[in-house]
Amino acid sequence: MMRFLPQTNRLLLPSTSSTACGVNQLRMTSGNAVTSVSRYEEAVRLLNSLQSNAATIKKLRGQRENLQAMNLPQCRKYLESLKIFDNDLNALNIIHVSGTKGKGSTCAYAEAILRHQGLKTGLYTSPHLVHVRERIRIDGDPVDEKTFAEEFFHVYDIIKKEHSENMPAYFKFLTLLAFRIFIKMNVQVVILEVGIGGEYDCTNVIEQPKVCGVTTLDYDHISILGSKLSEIAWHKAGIFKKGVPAIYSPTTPEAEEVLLSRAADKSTSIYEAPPVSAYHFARQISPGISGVHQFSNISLALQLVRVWSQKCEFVLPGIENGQAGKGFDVPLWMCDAIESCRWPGRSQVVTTERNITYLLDGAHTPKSMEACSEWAAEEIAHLKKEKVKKILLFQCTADRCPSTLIQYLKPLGISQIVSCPTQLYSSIDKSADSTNLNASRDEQMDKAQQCVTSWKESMDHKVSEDQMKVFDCISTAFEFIEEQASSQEILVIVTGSLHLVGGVLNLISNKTHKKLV
Ligand SMILES: Nc1ncnc2c1ncn2[C@@H]1O[C@H](COP(=O)(O)OP(=O)(O)OP(=O)(O)O)[C@@H](O)[C@H]1O
Ligand SMILES: [Mg+2]
Ligand SMILES: [Mg+2]
Repeated sequence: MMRFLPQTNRLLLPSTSSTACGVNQLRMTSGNAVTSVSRYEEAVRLLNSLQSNAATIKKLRGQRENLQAMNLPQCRKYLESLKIFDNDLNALNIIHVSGTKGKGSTCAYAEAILRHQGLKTGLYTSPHLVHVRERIRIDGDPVDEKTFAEEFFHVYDIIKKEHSENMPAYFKFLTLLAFRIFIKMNVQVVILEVGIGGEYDCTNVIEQPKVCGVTTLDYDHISILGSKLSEIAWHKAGIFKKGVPAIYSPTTPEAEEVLLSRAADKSTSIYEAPPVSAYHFARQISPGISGVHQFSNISLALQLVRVWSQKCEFVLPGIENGQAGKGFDVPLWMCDAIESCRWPGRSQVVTTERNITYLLDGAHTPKSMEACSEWAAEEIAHLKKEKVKKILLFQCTADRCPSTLIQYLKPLGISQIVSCPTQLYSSIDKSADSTNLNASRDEQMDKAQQCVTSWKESMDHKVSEDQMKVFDCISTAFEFIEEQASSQEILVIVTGSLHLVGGVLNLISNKTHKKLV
């Protein structure tokens, strides 16, 4: 059968040469030698300077609605300055994914499947675990430092020149940078994860994606999106576009009603993703991201790639055209792709030495914490670690409530809880990829204290002080935990925050020299 590649478009703008703004001078070292590494570090430092710190976030809280509504008009202005036009974005053949839980996993599955067919893919996700470059992937790999730095300065210099009084914040900047890199790299498909919500999210600046997906809905970012699932659904459905099909993972009747009515308002045809049992897999598979909850992400990803292939007239071998929302035969190559998918920090098991096993999962909402607990229980049984000492390294950030989340972990037989701010080291390095200025240290120390207290309160038996430990950063907590393995075998469950999981993966990688992310 004939195969058409989706149009791969566009006039590419050459990278601008350095402009006269001060930033470039900073980058010069003596003798004009500018190494790509130092440029990269400088890029990350400047990028971090766009983060709002805790105090600013507090100050702006009252104006949140105004600011939200300004997001997209601002993005359009920046894109104009960058000479990125609607046509350029439309030609990226975008799969746009919103939802509360499973966005990243769903995107990772869709990307793995399409890459398996030789397509050049772009993947934009958030947050990152160790390196900010993880958020912008080309053919499944984080964009390299050299390209990141080059394109960063292209975007930064133009925006600084034209909008110095009104610089985009961190996520907005990264979204612009991702578009620039995807266009420059001539990718054939982009899988685009929404940051927060959908309606006002900067990724929603795109006008014509090929297909939209909404993953599992749950309670998160409630101070921004609302505290009812129907309100949350309203924001998520904000990515629907006229004439662009949308698929959603099963949800509650109230939330579904909102999704359907917003779809009708926008003339979007909408379908519910079927249960995974509706598909016929060519062989038994062991999906690349474990946990039963991943099946709904797999089903959504399968639906998204099929609709995408039909809209782009790109033939996926062995896949019959058919109605969206229905199961289908999944050929061998697609089973391979689902198995090959890697998405670190989600249901990940790492053994650093004989005596230590880490179970890491970035759950941070009620539903995902429940899913994490089920997965961890299964894994403990599978690894025969029921009798091993279990330590929980836990922190929850922003407006999330420790006592709501921690109760799901009760069945795991944890005998010690450790908490800390999600900062890697106690001193802040502003050029580090892991720097997060959004929450103040004091707030995070308070949260850590709340976490251990909530755990104590959730226990039916007495808990002693040495079973509850708070440290000032991830590395000291990590050292404390690892030391215990000198006298006994331990199993460490790390969850509550992807930043925490990322920090621990970073430390384990340094210790073992293994590439984990
Ligand atoms: N369908 C699902 N149902 C419940 N929990 C899920 C589901 N998919 C993923 N999770 C949980 O959510 C966590 C984050 O997964 P993933 O990165 O895929 O989601 P996300 O929507 O991108 O999250 P984030 O809000 O961090 O961007 C995982 O560690 C896992 O615990
Ligand atoms: Mg989220
Ligand atoms: Mg994500």
